[in-house]
Amino acid sequence: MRRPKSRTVRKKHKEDEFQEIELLNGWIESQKPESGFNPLSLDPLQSKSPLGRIVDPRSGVVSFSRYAGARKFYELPISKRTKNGLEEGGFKKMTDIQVASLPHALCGRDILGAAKTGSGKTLAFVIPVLEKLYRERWGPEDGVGSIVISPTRELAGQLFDVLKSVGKYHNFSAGLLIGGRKGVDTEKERVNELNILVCTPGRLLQHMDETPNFDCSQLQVLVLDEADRILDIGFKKTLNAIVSQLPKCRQTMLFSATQTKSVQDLARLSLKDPEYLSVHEEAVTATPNRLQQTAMIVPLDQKLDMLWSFIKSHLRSKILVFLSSCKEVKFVFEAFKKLRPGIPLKCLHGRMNQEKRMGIYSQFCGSHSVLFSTDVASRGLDFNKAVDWVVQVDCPEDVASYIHRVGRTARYLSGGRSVLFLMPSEMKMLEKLQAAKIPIQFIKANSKRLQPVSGLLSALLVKYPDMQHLAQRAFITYLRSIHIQKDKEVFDVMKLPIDEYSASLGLPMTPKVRFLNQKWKSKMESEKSSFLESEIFDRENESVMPKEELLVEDVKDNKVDKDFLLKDGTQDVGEQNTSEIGDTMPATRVLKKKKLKISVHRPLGTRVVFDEEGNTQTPFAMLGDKKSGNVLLDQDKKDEFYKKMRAELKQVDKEDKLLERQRLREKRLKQKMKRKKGREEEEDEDDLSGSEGESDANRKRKRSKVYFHGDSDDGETEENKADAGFNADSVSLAEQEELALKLLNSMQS
Ligand SMILES: Nc1ncnc2c1ncn2[C@@H]1O[C@H](COP(=O)(O)OP(=O)(O)OP(=O)(O)O)[C@@H](O)[C@H]1O
Repeated sequence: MRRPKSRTVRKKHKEDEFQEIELLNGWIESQKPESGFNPLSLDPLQSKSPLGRIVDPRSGVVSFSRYAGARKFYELPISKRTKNGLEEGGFKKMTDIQVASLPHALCGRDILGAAKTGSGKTLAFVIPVLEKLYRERWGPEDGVGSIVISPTRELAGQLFDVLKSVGKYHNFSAGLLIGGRKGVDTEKERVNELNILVCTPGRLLQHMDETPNFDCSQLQVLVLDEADRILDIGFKKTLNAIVSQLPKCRQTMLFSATQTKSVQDLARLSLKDPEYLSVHEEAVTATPNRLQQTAMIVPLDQKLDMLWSFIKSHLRSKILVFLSSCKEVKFVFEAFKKLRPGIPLKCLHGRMNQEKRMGIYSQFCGSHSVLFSTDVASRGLDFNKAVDWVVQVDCPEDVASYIHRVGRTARYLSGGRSVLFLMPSEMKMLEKLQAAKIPIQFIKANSKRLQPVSGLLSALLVKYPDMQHLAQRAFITYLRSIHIQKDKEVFDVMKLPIDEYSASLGLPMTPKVRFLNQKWKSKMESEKSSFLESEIFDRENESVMPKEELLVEDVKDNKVDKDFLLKDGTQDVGEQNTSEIGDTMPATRVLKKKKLKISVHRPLGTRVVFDEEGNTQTPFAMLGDKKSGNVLLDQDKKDEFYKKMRAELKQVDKEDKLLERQRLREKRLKQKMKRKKGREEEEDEDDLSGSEGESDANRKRKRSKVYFHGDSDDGETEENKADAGFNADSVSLAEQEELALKLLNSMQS
């Protein structure tokens, strides 16, 4: 047991601390680098030159050593405590971003730091955070002095570990505030005593809103790691609310491998003349030099075959696989696990509970295995033992996202490899990556080594009915993820061979995709609107375009895609794919009958009759004796006429009622679907974002119902039943009339 320090020892420590702080302040102030200057351009210090405070023995003049341009941590004006923490962590030489940014950050300037992935940005802000509070003699009674915000919980956890390790000789209290953990009430009790908060935006705002007396008014330093992500639209409201509660007078540091320069973003954070330090801006490549990057064409329906083959041939590697949605991750993980590839499999996505997420993250840090993940693992994570391969099965949404994903390998001094699967319709992405200084090599997939897995998946889906549901959800969320992508040059859901894709997941039937249906319909309508409007809605006119012709027309439209693909130089795989596109007119898109619209303003119960000269006559005039000019009516004819009219009126009346019922039902259904669509979109958006915060709230929300047409009972929901009703109701008018007539006849007989 350590003996309590005596009062004198404590006093001595305090005095030493005070002197050190004085020295550090003097050193920092006197040797401040000029604003706008990049310390990397300075020569390193001579190894034997004196450091810190230098007193000229003859004149007694006090000066300080230069710290801008320092290449080693001990040459910096930082406390002994931090130096000890760094040394124990094995950190001696600084990386480029640390050399460039630390001198500016230590003198309290706002920083915009950009450097390649894995280049050591974390220490570039952790050190100034510790040093600022140390020099301010921050204590427990001073409350929150620094806040570090990260977009994901895993990254926040990792930053917290670095802070704990480098700051282990300091006396600050630090807390990790991330969503999804049960202990929010315990956090609330302690959060006011913490000096440094490492948090995700959602949880920080939760404390700002809910924790009594939570006070950040004394905040000294705010850090946004992966700043561009935190500043983007997904976190906009949360971040604005957080910043509105922080004092304006503070130091703010933003770091990312893909930094924002948007004046608007910077204004939102009230940065004061920030130092923009982009150490790799002049570099030939935007990604780490030791990273070997490849891309290959893989048609959508062969992605799983390719992934399976890849895993089977890399059983001794550590592989990180990116897919676009939680549902896809779940399905591929569960399915491949059942097929036992011979390497441990793991999965990580935003809808898992927090303990499990953290557990998976640390397990993957340790061993060789395959981790299927959404973009929740794409930023910042530094898996201890190097990742050998990053496999992007689904195309990243943009260049920045690609850079962050591949950045999970080849970190610091280690090497790594990555492969990107691109569909023929996504080839534009390759151009974009190459234009952004990413040295990506285009290779041809070796189809001979492809091990098809779709057959095995079909068998799995039969054996495990739950899997069918997962496959259906994966199918729909993937299509939705493509549908909602902003970059329409790369992502076009209408070009996807959806039937083949569905079959490749082992599904016996293509699930019904409502949003695709609507998109397809609106495409058809816009292209043929004038024709359709005059023809298809004209009930009286029998020359309505037959459905088959519509189908042929649409297939012809897809021929445009085919030409486009061939022009793009993707002949070998493209050819195969174009035929797929042509053939893949999803049943759900075309076979749905076009409802016939009937003008409700059509005059009912009145009939205008024309004579041979084209003059109008009253209906009864027909019954008159035209030859004699006598308009007296024949009684039999009159009776016959009335009978006929009664029948006609009844029929029309019946028809009206049917139409009215149908209209009301459609109206109700539309409202219901609108509500459901809202709920499902929320769920799927969360599903795709994979970021923290939202997932927690979403778990509380009701799971939205599914809309599939599968032959499994599992997929059959209320909505399906409503759908079935809807389809039954949308029988053609001719059928309705027939029905009405039958009813009428039965009434009369
Ligand atoms: N000066 C250093 N000396 C030795 N290792 C370092 C140094 N700085 C950082 N590292 C190591 O380099 C790795 C990457 O660092 P870090 O996670 O900070 O990179 P990053 O630039 O933040 O990456 P990303 O952009 O992906 O978030 C870590 O394992 C870290 O321990």
